[in-house]
Amino acid sequence: MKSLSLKLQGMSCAACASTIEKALNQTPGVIDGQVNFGAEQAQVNYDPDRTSTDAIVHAVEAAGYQAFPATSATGEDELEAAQRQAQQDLTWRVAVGVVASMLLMLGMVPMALPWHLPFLPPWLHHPWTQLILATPVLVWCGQPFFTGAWKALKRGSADMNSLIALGTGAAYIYSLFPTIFPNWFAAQGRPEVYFEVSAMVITLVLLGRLLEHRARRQTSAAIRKLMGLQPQTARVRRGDTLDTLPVEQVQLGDIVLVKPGEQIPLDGEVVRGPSTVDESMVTGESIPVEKSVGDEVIGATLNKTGSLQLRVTRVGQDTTLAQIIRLVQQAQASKAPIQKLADQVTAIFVPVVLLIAAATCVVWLLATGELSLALINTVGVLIIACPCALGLATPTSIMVATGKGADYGVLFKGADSLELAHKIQTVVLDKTGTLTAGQPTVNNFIAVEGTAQGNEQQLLRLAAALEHYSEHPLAEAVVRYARDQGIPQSDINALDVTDFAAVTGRGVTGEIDAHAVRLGTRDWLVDQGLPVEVTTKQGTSLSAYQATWEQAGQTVVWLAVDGNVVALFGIADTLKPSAAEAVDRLKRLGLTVAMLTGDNPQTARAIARQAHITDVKAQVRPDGKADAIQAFQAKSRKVAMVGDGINDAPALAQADVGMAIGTGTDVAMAASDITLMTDDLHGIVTAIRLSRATLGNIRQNLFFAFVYNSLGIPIAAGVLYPIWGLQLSPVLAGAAMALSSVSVVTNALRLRRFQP
Ligand SMILES: Nc1ncnc2c1ncn2[C@@H]1O[C@H](COP(=O)(O)OP(=O)(O)OP(=O)(O)O)[C@@H](O)[C@H]1O
Ligand SMILES: [Cu+]
Ligand SMILES: [Mg+2]
Repeated sequence: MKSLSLKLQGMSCAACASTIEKALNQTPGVIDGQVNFGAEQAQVNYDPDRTSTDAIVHAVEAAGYQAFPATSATGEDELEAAQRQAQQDLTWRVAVGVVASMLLMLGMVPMALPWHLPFLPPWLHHPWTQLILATPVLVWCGQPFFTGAWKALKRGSADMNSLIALGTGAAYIYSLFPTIFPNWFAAQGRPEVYFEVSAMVITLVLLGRLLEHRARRQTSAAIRKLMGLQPQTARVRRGDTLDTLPVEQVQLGDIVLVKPGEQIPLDGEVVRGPSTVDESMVTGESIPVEKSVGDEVIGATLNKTGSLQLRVTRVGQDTTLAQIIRLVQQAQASKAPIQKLADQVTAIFVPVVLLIAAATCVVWLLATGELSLALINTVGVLIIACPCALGLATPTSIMVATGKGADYGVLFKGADSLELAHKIQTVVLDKTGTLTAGQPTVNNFIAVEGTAQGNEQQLLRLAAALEHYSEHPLAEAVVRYARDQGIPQSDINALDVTDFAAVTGRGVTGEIDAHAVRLGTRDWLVDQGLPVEVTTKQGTSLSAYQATWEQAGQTVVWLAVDGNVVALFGIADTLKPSAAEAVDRLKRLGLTVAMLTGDNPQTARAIARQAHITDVKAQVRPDGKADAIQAFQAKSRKVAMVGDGINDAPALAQADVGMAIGTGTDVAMAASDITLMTDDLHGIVTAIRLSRATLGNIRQNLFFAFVYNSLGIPIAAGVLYPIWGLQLSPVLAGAAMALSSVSVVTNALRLRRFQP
């Protein structure tokens, strides 16, 4: 199965979205297709053996819309061109509409005003002049509405095009009669024509669409910015030659040179450095990062001070930037749960409005006996009823917010996680790698037998040889310590380890030179029946060492050889500089903060104290972390889990919102709902605050849209007429509807001012 994102062009309302959805799902080979009206995107899963991108694009075109593959650069260009063209076309229609409508209005002025205006020729008011002015507006400017309505009718449905076509068409056709048979209508006492109504409504609605179009293009500015970050060329060294190649031709393992001030073309590992790199465009972190040999660098970031050589580790669709773009696009195209309500309302809206319109017509006709009055109110209802603002309310805010998140290095996987994050009450943080830097170092080492006869060296050699096989951060610390104590790496490698076993959350064992070596927690050794009440040659018990070190926030690892405890390691990991401040900020947002760790309670509490956390769950096995999250949820709290992504995966999945912190690796992105691109814990605060701001924004939008429709329809239907004689002219209805969409989009764009 492959998935495909399509950019769509030509949709005018939510009904168009369902038409495209249907067309996609009827295409052979398409497994499922989802269309998001607000984001103007489709997300398609398909079987590459049975269909192709071309065939899918074709299916959308056959349904009467345009589609462009979202990830390809050419697709982006074509989309740009199509959007520009659509906008130009719209501008022309609006221009013609405005001129004609102005003239029509001028013709109406003498009717509305009591005095005589000599500069207005009386023929401007003549029905035939009005007919001649209104016809091009209706036929040409209004053509998109009429074709749209016709398409809907052929499907046996109705959409906002139908409402506008019906409204303006009815006013126009009705007006034809007094124009052609003036005498008969004059005898009835109502010779008025309403050509200006249909022309102005069409012009206003088109104007609204034009403004909305322009505003909506700004909502995808973030994606365009990300795409623009992609460097075009790379300086590649192959053999002795140095070539400047387009990035598409660079292969995995190529050596790339980057001069100071240049953009790093692709993800890679530094093979010659050092330098500092500005990663703010990807991580949102503005302080440049030191990079030396062995460090990973991200494509599209900026090399600052030194010359770098790197070995390319990811190309094409696998690069961090490509993944970010894909993630943001998918998030923008996904539907937020809150949108379902709006969708449901929109779905039943048009039929309901048609019924209300019919009722309005009948009631007015019966009550007043005047066809023209009944007609004008009905037209008003049809025009004001358009639910287009409702359809835009949620997706535009989501678009802007996900883009904004990417700006600050916070990647939301979907609109649902963006929505959920505002409900979070408890934030659970993993210790190692999340609160701490994840680079533990051995601060203390004590051997029971002391340093006699190189005993210490021998023990370190055994410990390092065993830990060499473990990928645990503590293991790396032990190996590094042994090397720092003068044990060459070759010595460590030379030792043969058999029967190696790593027990998660406890430690490691193995056979070295016929010695059974074991490294891990005290409890584990106790469980294995090893005596742990051991005293050093100086006469201090190991337990005393353990207690002191743990008080200082160190993790104590016990070393046993052939069933005897022989040494202790005290391993410290430093708290991230941002930890305590970020925790304080979370608390100020009204959240409770807890820590979850596999480490022992004393060490955990010492670290937690530094980070201003009081709620600590320690000695939790990796498989128990998900249960711990469930325990929080059982207290009916919405829980966010923040972890470094790989061993915390079950807990991240169990939490209502899982946040992976640190790098943008595939695994981390897959397991979490939100990926924080920096190590910095402030990203958690940004994510939650952005979610709250977005939800607030969506609620405002929905309120605008609902209020506008639910107040507008009864007023247009004339319920206020018997009371205050108040009536909503269809022209005002058209203006109001244009304004409502524009105000919703403008309000959504306010989110661009969000600051973390
Ligand atoms: N390879 C190892 N070498 C030595 N000790 C180990 C090893 N693996 C696990 N341990 C012991 O088991 C304990 C729990 O390990 P675990 O990986 O579950 O949590 P952690 O990394 O300490 O903390 P966190 O849960 O915050 O990431 C460690 O604190 C350590 O004492
Ligand atoms: Cu509308
Ligand atoms: Mg861990």
